[in-house]
Amino acid sequence: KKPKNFPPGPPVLPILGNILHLNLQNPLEDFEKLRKSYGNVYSLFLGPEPTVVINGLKAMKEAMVIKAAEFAGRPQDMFINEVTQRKGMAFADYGSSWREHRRFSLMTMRNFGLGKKSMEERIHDETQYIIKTLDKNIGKTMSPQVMFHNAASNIMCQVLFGTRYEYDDTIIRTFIQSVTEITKITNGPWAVLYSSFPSIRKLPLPFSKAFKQMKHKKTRVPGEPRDFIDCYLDELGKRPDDSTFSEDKLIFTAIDLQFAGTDTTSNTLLTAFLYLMNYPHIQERCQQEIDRVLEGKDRASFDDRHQMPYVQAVTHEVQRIANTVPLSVFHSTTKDTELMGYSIPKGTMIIQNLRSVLNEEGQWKYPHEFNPGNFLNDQGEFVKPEAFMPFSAGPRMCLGEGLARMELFLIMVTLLRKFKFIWPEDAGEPDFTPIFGITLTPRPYPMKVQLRSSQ
Ligand code: HEM
Repeated sequence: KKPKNFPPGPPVLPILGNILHLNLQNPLEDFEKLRKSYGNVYSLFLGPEPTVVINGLKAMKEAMVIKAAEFAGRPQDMFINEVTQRKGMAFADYGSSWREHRRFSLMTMRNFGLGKKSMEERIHDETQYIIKTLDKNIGKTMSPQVMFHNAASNIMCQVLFGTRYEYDDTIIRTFIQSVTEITKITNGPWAVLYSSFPSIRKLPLPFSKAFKQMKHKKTRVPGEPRDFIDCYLDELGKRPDDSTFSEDKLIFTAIDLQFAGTDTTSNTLLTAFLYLMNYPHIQERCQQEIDRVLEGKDRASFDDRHQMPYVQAVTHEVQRIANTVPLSVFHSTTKDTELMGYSIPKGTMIIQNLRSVLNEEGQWKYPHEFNPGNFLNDQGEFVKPEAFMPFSAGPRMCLGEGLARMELFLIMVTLLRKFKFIWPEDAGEPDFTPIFGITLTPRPYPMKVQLRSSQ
């Protein structure tokens, strides 16, 4: 039954709710149609579960930023909660365990160089392996998918465990296959809840190896942490027995971070190169700016972005168009609340349609085309519109934003400086429509690599 003054929505069928209103393969177009019929805040029943879908900057801000805590819960009756035994962070409800783990993770990653030089070094080190792979493929056509997944995964492994894996390592290959599989079978909000996650159980995650190596943690020197795991173990030692910290929570928090940080970053990189190959004038303009700013320098630093308004505009435009986490991670209300005049009871599932903000008419100069002009003013300076929300907003906002932005900038700049990326003549028309899942994945595509003649 619809609660009183609940947001409007399509007629609800018994048991099925509104499932038939949504295309199981990809509900994003249906979400858009429903927005046109019912407005920026509408309701849906995913089976018996009352759900509110939030669209557009105004409603999104009211919920996530102004009401913040009231919309910062996570549904707790999903399959994922069983799988993570309610011990992780990303799916934990709004409360002390989530808050303390989030704060700790942010602080640790920052001290570890998230946003600082040492993190840059880790990204540069991993980029050298990408370069090695590309060097082997000069003049050839290759598929960049596994390479970018590996790189993103390794950067997270470095932060968490102080380890990386060779690109042909069987463990990392199986991990990447599983992540890709999950993205493929995670086809709709209900599948997010049920069908996809059993496969998580059988994942031979890099952690299984890393945790076996936790014996390597016997080599740790308390107070001299080498990575996230060491930091957590140090912290665990300091906290009282009844604290929210435990070894189990460490494992699930690490899994959350590894998952959240791999597919997101690699799919964004894949989107970047898909577009850069098909908009060669944009690629060239980036290269001109990079050559100019980095002249005489060995390599780029994250600070160089301030001298590269065009490249900044391109990296942001890539994120806008990639719309990598289109429905964010589902939220739930933590108390009875209101949004845009409607009443929403405590415990209602909330879906943020981030795409509706990232391509909202009235917020962007070119909402429906790939155009770095969306982030440039008349003087050619970089500007970031408020509707740039690929990381969501409010207390649950992506905690890897700093790391992700640094990765995208440094990897793109370093590769564009050295290589030219070409859409192969025999590749036909590019298909820009991504595969739907928790993250949007570009369809596999070929890439031709050349060394830049000017280098
Ligand atoms: C381009 C890359 C990325 C994008 C687009 C992205 C996007 C998002 C989005 C939309 C959310 C949901 C926020 C919400 O519920 O309101 C999220 C959550 C999260 N992200 Fe990211 N993310 C990226 C990279 C990363 C990286 C590199 C890490 C790891 C360091 C990470 C860690 C997390 C975590 C732990 C959460 C859950 C936060 C919480 O529940 O409090 N993400 N991300």
